[in-house]
Amino acid sequence: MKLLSAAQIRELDQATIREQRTTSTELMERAATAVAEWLLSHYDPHTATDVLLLCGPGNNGGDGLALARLLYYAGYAVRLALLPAEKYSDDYQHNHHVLPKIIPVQELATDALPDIQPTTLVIDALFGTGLTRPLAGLPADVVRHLNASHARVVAIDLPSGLLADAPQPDPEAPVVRAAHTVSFGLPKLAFLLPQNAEYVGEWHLQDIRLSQQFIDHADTPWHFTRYTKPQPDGWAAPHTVPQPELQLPRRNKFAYKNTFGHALLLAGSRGKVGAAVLSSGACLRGGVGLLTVAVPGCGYDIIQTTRPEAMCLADTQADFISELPDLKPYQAIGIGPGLGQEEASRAVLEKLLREAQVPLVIDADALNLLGAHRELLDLLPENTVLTPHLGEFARLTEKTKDDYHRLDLLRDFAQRHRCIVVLKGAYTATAAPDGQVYFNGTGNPGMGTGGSGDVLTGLLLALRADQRLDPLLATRLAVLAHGRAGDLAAAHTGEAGLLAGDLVQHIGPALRELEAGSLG
Ligand SMILES: NC(=O)C1=CN([C@@H]2O[C@H](COP(=O)(O)OP(=O)(O)OC[C@H]3O[C@@H](n4cnc5c(N)ncnc54)[C@H](O)[C@@H]3O)[C@@H](O)[C@H]2O)[C@@H](O)CC1
Ligand SMILES: Nc1ncnc2c1ncn2[C@@H]1O[C@H](COP(=O)(O)OP(=O)(O)O)[C@@H](O)[C@H]1O
Ligand SMILES: [K+]
Repeated sequence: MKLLSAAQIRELDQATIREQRTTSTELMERAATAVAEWLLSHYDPHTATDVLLLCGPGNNGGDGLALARLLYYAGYAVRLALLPAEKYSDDYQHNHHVLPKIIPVQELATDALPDIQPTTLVIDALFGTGLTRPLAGLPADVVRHLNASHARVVAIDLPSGLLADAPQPDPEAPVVRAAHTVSFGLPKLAFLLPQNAEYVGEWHLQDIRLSQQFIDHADTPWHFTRYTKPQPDGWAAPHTVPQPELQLPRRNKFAYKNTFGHALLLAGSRGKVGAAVLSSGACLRGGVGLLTVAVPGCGYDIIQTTRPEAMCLADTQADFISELPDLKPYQAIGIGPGLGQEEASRAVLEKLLREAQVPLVIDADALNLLGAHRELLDLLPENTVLTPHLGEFARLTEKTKDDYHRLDLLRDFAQRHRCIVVLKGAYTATAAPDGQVYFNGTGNPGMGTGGSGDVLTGLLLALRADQRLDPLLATRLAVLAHGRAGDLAAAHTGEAGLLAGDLVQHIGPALRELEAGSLG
């Protein structure tokens, strides 16, 4: 699904109103109803006995006023605190007018800030996508007062003070720290960046039937890969459950191992042969037709013992890789996990970049070697997949000012080198050579454990060897399935107990969920 800018979201609202022959007031009612439904399913009116709605002068505040009315009718004890302004939006005024008179209303002032107890449930409806400048004066005082209260905060659409699609111009200006942000239709870029996590909290999307036609035609480089578990829960009819946005084609009955390719993995050095074991396991579980693993001499027995399904080539050097095998048999080649950064291994990488005629996957120490020898970047064949984490990416580019700047560098790098860059982390961002960026939502913090990245490399290698998939689909599928394997594994081990090896065990079930027409 697409991520739109604040300006596009405003146009989307207008397009929805035109297309559905509705009114902005009706759309606001939908939005407020959607937030009320979310609140009803998360906070019981019997226990949330003090609900304070903070409202600004625009449509975000209008949402808050409409929500106050709906919550009052649903049995919540609500009170309102309103920001005074010279001008209020039309729909704000409408919802102010129809507010039940019994709801207590306070006008906010610097010397009349509302009472907020840690037990108060605060709804932040001060500002949404219409924020034009950093908070200062009274709004800033209100937000500081709120943040100091340690109350639970649910932000409508966007935590107030945060921009939907750009960094904060004034880092000193306050931003609401929400526990939850309930937004409409599409996620916002701001939700996906680590620097905003402390403000956004957990985010949730409520469908308010915004114009799909407008969304389909909107121009944006940012995308979020929606993932819906295909298996219906309970008694839901299978056809009512949406299919995943990305699908792995089913295996043809007469498919042969050539269809799924022969992959070569160059990995491991003394003390890091485990990386080769993990990566090769992931490649095998990823469905590769054949796998050959090239390791230093010290890794031969290990691979032959732990991965009997793979073939193994032992380097003449005992401790690191110094030789590039004959590349003819292979349909895809991966290099990097546990490789080390010996000069001989750098020379192997260079030779590989010069000679390879098939898809490449480059990770870990191979990325560090590219960072240390940037002239090698010019040799990257088109559609090579690079999988840096933040540290490895920093070595490939320049120091980043913030997460938005890093995204700019990411797009620029992928476009300049005509390659696919998978920037790993929570919401892994995959940049394509055309500058489009796809964020991934599967995965969990339990995956922040040694070897998780090696597993991704192996899985990616398998899907790049699969002759049925184009480079971008293979990469996005691998990232999605890797995170999904992490989620399936964590359901058994918990996040703290998750090991990279557990990811390997769950790749099969994760891929099965992604198979076209699958019900899991
Ligand atoms: N019909 C629609 O357009 C819909 C809008 N919706 C809501 O409307 C919001 C957007 O509404 P608006 O465009 O009115 O914008 P906002 O309500 O986010 O804020 C705009 C108001 O705040 C003022 N303002 C902006 N920055 C300020 C600052 N730093 N300090 C003080 N005042 C500041 C502006 O002058 C304006 O009065 C969305 O986030 C969403 O919550 C939803 O109701 C869905 C439908
Ligand atoms: N909080 C998180 N949420 C989702 N995925 C995560 C999270 N933390 C780490 N991961 C994933 O785990 C993997 C870690 O890779 P990497 O840092 O290269 O580990 P290693 O070098 O130990 O193999 C990446 O695919 C990353 O996206
Ligand atoms: K808000």
